[in-house]
Amino acid sequence: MLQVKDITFEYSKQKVVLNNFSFSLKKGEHLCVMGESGCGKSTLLKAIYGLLDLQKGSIFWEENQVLGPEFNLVPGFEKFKYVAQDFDLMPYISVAENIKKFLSRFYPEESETRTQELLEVIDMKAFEKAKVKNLSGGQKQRVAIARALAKEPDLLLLDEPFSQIDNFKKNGLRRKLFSYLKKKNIACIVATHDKNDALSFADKLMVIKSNKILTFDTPQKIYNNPKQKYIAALFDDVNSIKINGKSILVYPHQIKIVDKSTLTASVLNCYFKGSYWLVECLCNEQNIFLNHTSFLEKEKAICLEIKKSP
Ligand SMILES: Nc1ncnc2c1ncn2[C@@H]1O[C@H](COP(=O)(O)OP(=O)(O)OP(=O)(O)O)[C@@H](O)[C@H]1O
Repeated sequence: MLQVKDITFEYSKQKVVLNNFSFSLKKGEHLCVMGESGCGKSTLLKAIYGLLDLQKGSIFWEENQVLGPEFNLVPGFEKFKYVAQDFDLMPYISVAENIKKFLSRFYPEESETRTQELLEVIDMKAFEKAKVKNLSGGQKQRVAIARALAKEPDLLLLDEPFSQIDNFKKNGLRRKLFSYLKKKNIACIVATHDKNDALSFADKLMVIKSNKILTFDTPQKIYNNPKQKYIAALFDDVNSIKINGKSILVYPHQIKIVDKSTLTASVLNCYFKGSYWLVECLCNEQNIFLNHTSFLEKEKAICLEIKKSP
């Protein structure tokens, strides 16, 4: 189990980046960390990996304490692997050799089998002999993940792991990677801006705001009962609608167009989203977003109904 106990970290005296963070994560559990740019996601990952000297608090994996560079010649906790945003690969050797670098030279057969298994997970078999310098950003990102997995860490820390990978590849890769981690019982912490990483694959979700943990729970609970617009906005174009003097948070799919209601609106814009249209309308002097099955002309008068159940 990972135990982060009351940690505080600041890069300089004026600026606390992590303010009293405490949480735990079980072996094999998958945590997503979300929050606005600059809120401290990467810093949290670096602190957990042991790349930073904390001002306060402690981090433990089982009974072993993770210590920062002040205490370690080679920073980085040995049972963890961290894939940073700049992959740190060796450009002049092949994809397979990059992965093998982290495996034992004394067991060439096992090393080859493991490399093939990991090439399969990241869907890069066809590029096994290609030099890393000739790969695209997204391909390098996948090799970096495979390399981090080579020695089966207890905890994998991924910083924006699919940021350079196209949507087509991303979904398949996510499914393969996260089911592989579950099968091997490898815990994982992913810093991400992508709601799909959190909603479909995480056991727990942490949202950071203003250098503090705003919420830590299952993605379902956080999505269904967002405490603040800041949280709901991580998932969708959320509306904060005033009804009877009270503001409620409503996702676009929770608003329906009906034949008659007391809530009337006028269409401002309609955006094609593939399987539905996102309609922006003006309702009681507020801009509201809702999902609809067909295109609506600008200025069309509509009646709305809010269905708050998820
Ligand atoms: N090496 C550093 N020295 C000083 N300040 C830093 C350093 N690295 C990050 N920061 C600052 O710490 C804060 C948190 O940065 P961090 O990279 O952890 O944010 P983030 O949530 O990962 O952002 P993003 O989503 O944009 O990647 C930011 O204000 C950033 O400017």
